[in-house]
Amino acid sequence: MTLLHDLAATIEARKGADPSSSWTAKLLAKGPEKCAEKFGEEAIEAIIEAVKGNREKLTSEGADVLYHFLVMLAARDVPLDDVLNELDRRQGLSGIDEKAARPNT
Ligand SMILES: N=c1c2ncn([C@@H]3O[C@H](COP(=O)(O)OP(=O)(O)OP(=O)(O)O)[C@@H](O)[C@H]3O)c2ncn1[C@@H]1O[C@H](COP(=O)(O)O)[C@@H](O)[C@H]1O
Repeated sequence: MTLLHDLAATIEARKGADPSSSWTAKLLAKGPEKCAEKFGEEAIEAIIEAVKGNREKLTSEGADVLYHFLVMLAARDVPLDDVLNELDRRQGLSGIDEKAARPNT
């Protein structure tokens, strides 16, 4: 379990909760389209800070992006592990054979 898994589980638990009880419950209650729109807004805010080179604000916006990404996944019932498994699969497809390159790891 990682911090992201813990956060994804917390977000999942907010589904169907009273929208007045938490920001996550309120956002999920607005539906997957609104969750996706919010993710897009947060991504743009992160892009702006990356272009400006503001590392501190990019760090903060980056956290917003990760949180809203998890909310967007939850809104469409896509498990975080499915995304991580896809990344894992792509590592196996990369040009360099990592095991051959680092046989003792
Ligand atoms: N990581 C986050 C997190 N990151 C960002 N946000 C919220 O996301 C919102 C986005 O900020 P904006 O300024 O864009 O939103 P806004 O202007 O208030 O709203 P809009 O007018 O744009 O609709 C803020 O209200 C933040 O508090 C988060 N809200 C919750 N979490 C985590 O989610 C979990 C569940 O939290 P609750 O939702 O409080 O149950 C907890 O572990 C929290 O730490």
